[in-house]
Amino acid sequence: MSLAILRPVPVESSLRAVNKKVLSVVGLGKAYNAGSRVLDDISFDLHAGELVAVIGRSGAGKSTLLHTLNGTITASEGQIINQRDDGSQQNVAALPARKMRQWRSECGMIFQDFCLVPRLDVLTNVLLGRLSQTSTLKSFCKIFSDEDRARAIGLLEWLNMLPQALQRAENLSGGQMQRVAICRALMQNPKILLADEPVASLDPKNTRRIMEVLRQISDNGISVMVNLHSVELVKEYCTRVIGIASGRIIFDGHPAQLNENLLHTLYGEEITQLN
Ligand SMILES: Nc1ncnc2c1ncn2[C@@H]1O[C@H](COP(=O)(O)OP(=O)(O)OP(=O)(O)O)[C@@H](O)[C@H]1O
Repeated sequence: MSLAILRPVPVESSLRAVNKKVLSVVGLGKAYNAGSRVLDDISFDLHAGELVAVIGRSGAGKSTLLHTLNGTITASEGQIINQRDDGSQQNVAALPARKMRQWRSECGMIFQDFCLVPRLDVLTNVLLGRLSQTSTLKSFCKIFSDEDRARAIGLLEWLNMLPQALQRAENLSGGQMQRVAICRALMQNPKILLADEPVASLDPKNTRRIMEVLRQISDNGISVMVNLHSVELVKEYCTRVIGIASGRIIFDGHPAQLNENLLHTLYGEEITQLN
């Protein structure tokens, strides 16, 4: 099946070969309270089509990192450089609130608790992904273009959710909600997709289904960053892994390079709880 629905202008897979940089994170830091640093001097580049796992023990700073990249949490220091298609650069860590909306459409996020509107139907929930590009009044009145509706239906069909299109979101299973959340994020035409523990509450079958979907999304040139707790999934699906301990990157490389020593440094005694 053609996945051109993921981005109206599909990114050629050759982009992967040229390793096109889409984001540069430089010296990123976050302190919620004075004196306690949750992120400390985080620097890395993100490239088109990568599927990057972020791993580390509970409280390491993984969610804070993704939320800071997306702008839902404000960075305390450092830069998040958006490498735009026209060659220009933009530091999204210093964007005024009114411009943040545009960035969030380029950098979609799937939240741990899905963040669907329970009483709205599935199709409308997906269409709400267009919020950043549609006037507030139009989206409030649920006025979306035929093109948007066709795209939302295409995405739901791709994720086998079309039969539930008119059901209320509150009546879906966890795996179904996650697929709707993915469709909604893709409605924004993001070039980056951030997923905060997208498989945390799913059974093994749905876990694999979601990981396959994330792989297909990255295969289409969208950069995916995903917080995961399963090293097994990281090794099976991801092209790169960033390991965080106490808010600092202590590993950035290929999943095959994850060895016992590294995992012990990352997880300490929690290592026994990994699968
Ligand atoms: N809003 C907040 N105010 C103050 N401290 C916070 C806030 N959010 C997170 N923290 C703290 O920041 C640290 C990192 O939290 P974060 O949620 O980013 O970790 P995580 O690696 O995603 O953990 P988990 O795997 O358990 O989700 C933790 O010590 C947490 O208590």
